[in-house]
Amino acid sequence: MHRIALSTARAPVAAAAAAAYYGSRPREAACDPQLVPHPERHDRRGELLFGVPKKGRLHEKIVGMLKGAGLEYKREARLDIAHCRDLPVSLVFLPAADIATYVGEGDVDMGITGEDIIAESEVDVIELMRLGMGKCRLSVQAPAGSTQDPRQLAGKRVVTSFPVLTKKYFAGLETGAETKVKCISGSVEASCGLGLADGIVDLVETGTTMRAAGLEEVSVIMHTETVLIANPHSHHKELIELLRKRISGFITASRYMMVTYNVPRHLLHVARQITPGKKSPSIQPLEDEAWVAVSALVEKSKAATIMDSLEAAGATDILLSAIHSSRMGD
Ligand SMILES: Nc1ncnc2c1ncn2[C@@H]1O[C@H](COP(=O)(O)OP(=O)(O)OP(=O)(O)O)[C@@H](O)[C@H]1O
Ligand SMILES: O=P(O)(O)OC[C@H]1O[C@H](OP(=O)(O)OP(=O)(O)O)[C@H](O)[C@@H]1O
Repeated sequence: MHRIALSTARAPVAAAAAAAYYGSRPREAACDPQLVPHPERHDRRGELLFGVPKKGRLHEKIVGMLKGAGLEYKREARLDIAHCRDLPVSLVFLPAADIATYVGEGDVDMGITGEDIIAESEVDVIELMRLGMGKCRLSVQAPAGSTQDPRQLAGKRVVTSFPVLTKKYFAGLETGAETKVKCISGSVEASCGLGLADGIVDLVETGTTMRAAGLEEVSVIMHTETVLIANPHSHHKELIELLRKRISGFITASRYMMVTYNVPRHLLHVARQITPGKKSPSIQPLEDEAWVAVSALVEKSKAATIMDSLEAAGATDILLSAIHSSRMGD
């Protein structure tokens, strides 16, 4: 567990949650002064609020992951909140860039977002787990051939969607004038070509966007990945831990597959070396005493090679199956 920066108050996400809640009730109920949404409403219902990116590159993967972790919910069209069926959890669909702020300073108990956004938002959240997706880096970029030294951009015009991190980075390089950092919301890579910037700070994964815009990487500010975060002031510590374990179980399961095969007993020592399993393989005797059945976890990325090796070692009836979830420990 890793703690990031500092925090304070609670913000009214619960109002949105409550609005959605009353939206599904008769109109009179929504107008009843006794039932006017207020920040405590959600606490009273006792539900954990879980912030999920509402669109963009992280959305589909995260929704798939939450379903794989057993969070069953139905999201009504146009509603940004969905109540889970079997757990006192509501998913709140928010812009990825705002989730860290809601978790650090609002009523949202947990969330999923990038480490870049957490750093930019300067909030106090608990990083529970890396999710192995959204891996990229935040880099200083400049028109190809113009400079290889970020100090040459200090004091000049730099455009970005990460003004806090950009200002901090260039503040450490400035010897004279302050860098003129301008914030725009997207397509930052266009800003040098359109005469707005001398350099930019933007995310790079494959480098395709950067190169297509005629830019090159000058320096890396930070590496980032998508993470599961929690509000340090949440009252739902046990539920947070339950969800963390479920998500961790799903992620581990998605990295492994189960291989089962039969092998002559006298060749078992060879097969065991090929499939040592996570702790050890499970071995069952067969009717024919000369044979045993083996099952073992294998990494998905190595499964095909392992099957080739097992066959070459004399194993037969080799089957590979997917694992949908797990509790294996971290
Ligand atoms: N090219 C990329 N490769 C990997 N991860 C990325 C990439 N671009 C962005 N991310 C991660 O996804 C997060 C959200 O990205 P971003 O704010 O660009 O949203 P988006 O998915 O493009 O949707 P939107 O349409 O709202 O801009 C980033 O903060 C970063 O952590
Ligand atoms: O190195 P690459 O693989 O090309 O990825 C990097 C691009 O991905 C992100 O943009 P996105 O596609 O989210 O669009 P945006 O510029 O509108 O945010 C990021 O802002 C870069 O522009």
